[in-house]
Amino acid sequence: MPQALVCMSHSPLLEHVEPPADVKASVQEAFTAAREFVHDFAPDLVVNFGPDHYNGFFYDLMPPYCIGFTATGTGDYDSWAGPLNVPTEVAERLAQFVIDRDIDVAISRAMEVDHGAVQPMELLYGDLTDRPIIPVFVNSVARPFVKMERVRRFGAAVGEFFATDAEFADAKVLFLGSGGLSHDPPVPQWATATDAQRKFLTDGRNPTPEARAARQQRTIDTAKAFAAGTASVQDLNPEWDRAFLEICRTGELERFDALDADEMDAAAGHSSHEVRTWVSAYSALAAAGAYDVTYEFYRPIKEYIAGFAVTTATLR
Ligand SMILES: O=C(O)/C=C/c1cccc(O)c1O
Ligand SMILES: [Fe+2]
Repeated sequence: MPQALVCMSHSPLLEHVEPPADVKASVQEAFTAAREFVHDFAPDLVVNFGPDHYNGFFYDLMPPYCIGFTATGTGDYDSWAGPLNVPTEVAERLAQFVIDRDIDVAISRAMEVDHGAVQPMELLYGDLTDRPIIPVFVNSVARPFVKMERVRRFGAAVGEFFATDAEFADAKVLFLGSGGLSHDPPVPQWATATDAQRKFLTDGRNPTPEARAARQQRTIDTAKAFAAGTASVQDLNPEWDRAFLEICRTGELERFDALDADEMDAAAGHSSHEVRTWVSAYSALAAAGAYDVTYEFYRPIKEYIAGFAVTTATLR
């Protein structure tokens, strides 16, 4: 069993907003299940497909996907704020392999990763340096988006590298996907942004502590209002989320290709594009063979502004 997968939603609100006790307990149980899964699997390497929320990637240069050769956490929402343990030479070979498969992936020798990329690792290991990790950014908030088919092929190319590279013949690789499912948190959209927001979306690196605190408080206030039924936030869509999870379960990953960005916005919210990390991770696992989803948790949770899911999978 050389490869396995964990995909999970993230939310920066986990420590900031209190859902009802039974909801919180069920999420903690799901985290425990995922933690036990990765500790049993004991990966030698984690390939981390994560989005960004204008903390590391901005409109000054926005690639559809990017492989990090070294990386640092931005510390937003008290997330990981130090270096990651990236095996640079493996990341370099991975990027060359993907490019040789005609997928023009960007690379970064100084990637910055935010809560969306690091929260699963923090929940699973507590420490971003516990395992060697290759951070793979998948643009999930900033239009224009590449077609979902391209995301699937990108993930498959990443998976093919680990399925065929001699160095990894006996190594255990965990594909980790972070994000989704349906949700529409208050992250500005270029099309509707004010001039000040557009400046931030283009050039918002290293915010002042005051600017960062204000952004975080806005999200917390929105989550509380959403849960109380007083926020004008697009509703979660459990039906859409369950249909997405069903595709993950069946392994019929070409069905993801039908996901259209405009329809996703309308049905599942502007941050539902974070499922691109899941599409990448499931496609990476499937590149090594048929798989089984061994665990699935799902709950729409307004306090976290997320159709919240956790899944694990192993090769058959
Ligand atoms: O970046 C932010 O300010 C908010 C992000 C957010 C909020 C709710 C759910 C998520 O998945 C998020 O990333
Ligand atoms: Fe997010």
